Amino acid sequence: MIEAVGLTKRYGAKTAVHNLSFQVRPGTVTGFLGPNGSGKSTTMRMILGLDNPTSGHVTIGGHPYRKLPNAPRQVGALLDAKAVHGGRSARSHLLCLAQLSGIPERRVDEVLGVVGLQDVARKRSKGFSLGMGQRLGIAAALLGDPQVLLFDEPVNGLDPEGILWVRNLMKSLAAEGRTVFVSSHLMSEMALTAEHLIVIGRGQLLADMSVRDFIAANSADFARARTPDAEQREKLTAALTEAGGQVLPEPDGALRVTGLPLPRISDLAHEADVRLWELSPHQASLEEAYMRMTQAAVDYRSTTDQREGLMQPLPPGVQPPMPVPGQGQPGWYAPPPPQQGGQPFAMPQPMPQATGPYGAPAAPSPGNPYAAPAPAEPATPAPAPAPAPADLTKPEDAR
Ligand SMILES: Nc1ncnc2c1ncn2[C@@H]1O[C@H](COP(=O)(O)OP(=O)(O)OP(=O)(O)O)[C@@H](O)[C@H]1O
Repeated sequence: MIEAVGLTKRYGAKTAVHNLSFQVRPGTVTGFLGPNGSGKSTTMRMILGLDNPTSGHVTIGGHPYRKLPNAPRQVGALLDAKAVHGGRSARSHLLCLAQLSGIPERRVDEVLGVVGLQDVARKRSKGFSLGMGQRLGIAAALLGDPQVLLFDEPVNGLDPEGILWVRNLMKSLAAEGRTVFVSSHLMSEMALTAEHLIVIGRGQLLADMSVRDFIAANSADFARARTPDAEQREKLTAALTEAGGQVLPEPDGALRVTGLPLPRISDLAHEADVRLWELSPHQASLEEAYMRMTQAAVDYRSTTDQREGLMQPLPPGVQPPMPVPGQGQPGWYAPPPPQQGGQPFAMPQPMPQATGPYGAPAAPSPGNPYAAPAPAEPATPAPAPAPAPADLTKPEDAR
């Protein structure tokens, strides 16, 4: 188990981590989430004894990392996959690490096989792609067959097959009773991999709970109800409100209902003699819940690209190049195409389900998703159709 108590790290005037206390338990994958610059890597470095806390402490199995006997056999970590001597082959890099920790040479070949690098084992790592480097970093973490594993952004640069492999690897390591602590910005991946979450923002703890509870606590699931016309919509709104539900209009004319379970909405519609054209559950995703929780703790926000001064006025009489269907304007990026044959209204997004050999869903939805009160503002408005391609032949101020 990893245990942090009052962990604080300051770099001069900058407080990277502030009074952080949490436990990472064995037997489950614990996700470590937070916006850019929130202090995840700093925390991981302190866990591994690479940085000293300004105050507080963190232990692994009751000991600070530096006091663990033969730490590399007990703790494996992927922090920075690029921290490899590029002139060395993958095999000799791992062999050096193994020799330093008294790990037998055959283990090097074992882990090279586990991460799928056996065919390039003797190639210099400086020629490795981002994904190959990640695999080498994971191999190094696995080398000592440790009980505690830390992975900072392990799927960074991996292809879909690699991402699935990492997901299954994390889950199988946890299923063997190991402590697995993994940071990622890929929420959909975290929803499939982690059971428990530690979320930080600006160096402080925002949440320490199961993925299921996190989604339930930070999002409002709702039902969408759709009637054939405005008259029936009004009747339904009145019936649902009288029964204690909260009803908000959706941009497409449907109703967003919270506070009532689906069967009750159906019964109330029936009693009010209202025909339903749609009655569907909308279950929040981990991403939605995460965005909601961390929106106040984001340091780096993008602004709209105005492209000011970049559009060259065409000489008189010159026609602009014609957009190519499906490719957008020549010489410019292609905006997403409008939805083809689109749905007249937004369909609910189901929770992602794990598939493959470890197919159990990691984050089942909460029991009664409609019992939560209506949010002051909708968590996420119903997705609008993708924008039509901008007409780049017009001057900017006409768009
Ligand atoms: N060695 C250092 N010296 C000064 N400031 C640092 C140092 N290391 C980290 N910081 C600062 O501490 C804060 C937390 O950084 P950290 O890398 O831990 O965040 P992070 O959550 O891992 O970010 P990301 O998701 O972008 O990887 C940032 O503001 C960063 O600039």
